[in-house]
Amino acid sequence: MIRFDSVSKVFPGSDHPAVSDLTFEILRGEFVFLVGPSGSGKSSVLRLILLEDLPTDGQVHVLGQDLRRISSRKVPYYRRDIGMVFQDFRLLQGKTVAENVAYALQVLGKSRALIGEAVPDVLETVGLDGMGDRFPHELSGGEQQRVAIARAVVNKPEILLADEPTGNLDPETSRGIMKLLKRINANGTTIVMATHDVSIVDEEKRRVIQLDDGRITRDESGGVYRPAVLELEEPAEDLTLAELDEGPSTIADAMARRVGARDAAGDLENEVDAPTVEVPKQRKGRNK
Ligand SMILES: Nc1ncnc2c1ncn2[C@@H]1O[C@H](COP(=O)(O)OP(=O)(O)OP(=O)(O)O)[C@@H](O)[C@H]1O
Repeated sequence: MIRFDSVSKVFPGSDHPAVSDLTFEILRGEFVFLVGPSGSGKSSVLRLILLEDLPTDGQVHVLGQDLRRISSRKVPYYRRDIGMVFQDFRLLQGKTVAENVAYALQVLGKSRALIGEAVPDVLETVGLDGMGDRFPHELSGGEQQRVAIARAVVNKPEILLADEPTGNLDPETSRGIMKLLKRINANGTTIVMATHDVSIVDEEKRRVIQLDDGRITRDESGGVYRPAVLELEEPAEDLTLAELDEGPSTIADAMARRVGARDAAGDLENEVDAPTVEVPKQRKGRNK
């Protein structure tokens, strides 16, 4: 459904790639979290899928199409199958809830009759039944995000991309939005969600793709935001809190540094070959 083959993107005027050598595949119906520090490349991945940007190197295939081969005239048609929601909702402030959602269908040239049926249906789906005449400023953040989701899915897209959709919401409201996204996913829409929301990722235990400095450092099914170290040859107390607070690769590095340091001092010479730190397996070579 979505396939990246050795994809890199260097923005004009920058000497540092936003993403480097990304290879992964997302299958139809999956719900995938994209995690990683600010600037690690999550939004860039979503923009590449949405064909807002083209890669500098490598290939992106979405819905069976090589995105390099889609002419600019055909880009709007390609995007009909992809919904997008953002952290800041991006609603049209001068239009009502119903008009915001209807607008997404009007630009696609849908008939008045279809719009008249689809808009109340989707507002009911997102839990905004009877709120169609309100304006965005009369809604809470969670309600505004529901409108944005309604607008993104009213045309029943194959893929929904979400860029930190809970970033402006409190934990309880975020859970409600997550519940809605799960329902949309259960109805067959593939979802890719960039997020910093630790508790949501930890609660959901979905596939997690982690980016660090534009590279994939983890691709794990049933993952959490920051995976725990499952088994240490040395007791965990031996690591400082600062070390434990960092990710697993950093812990592995920290262990390696410590073992190396003690080897150098002669304390552990030949006793320890390598630190034994169990980290979740990366998903490689996924089949369609
Ligand atoms: N249009 C652009 N022009 C130049 N550099 C860009 C552009 N868009 C993104 N970048 C750079 O690419 C890198 C990745 O940015 P990106 O927005 O994809 O990260 P992110 O993981 O989504 O961050 P955040 O969590 O803060 O949204 C950053 O170094 C950023 O400065």
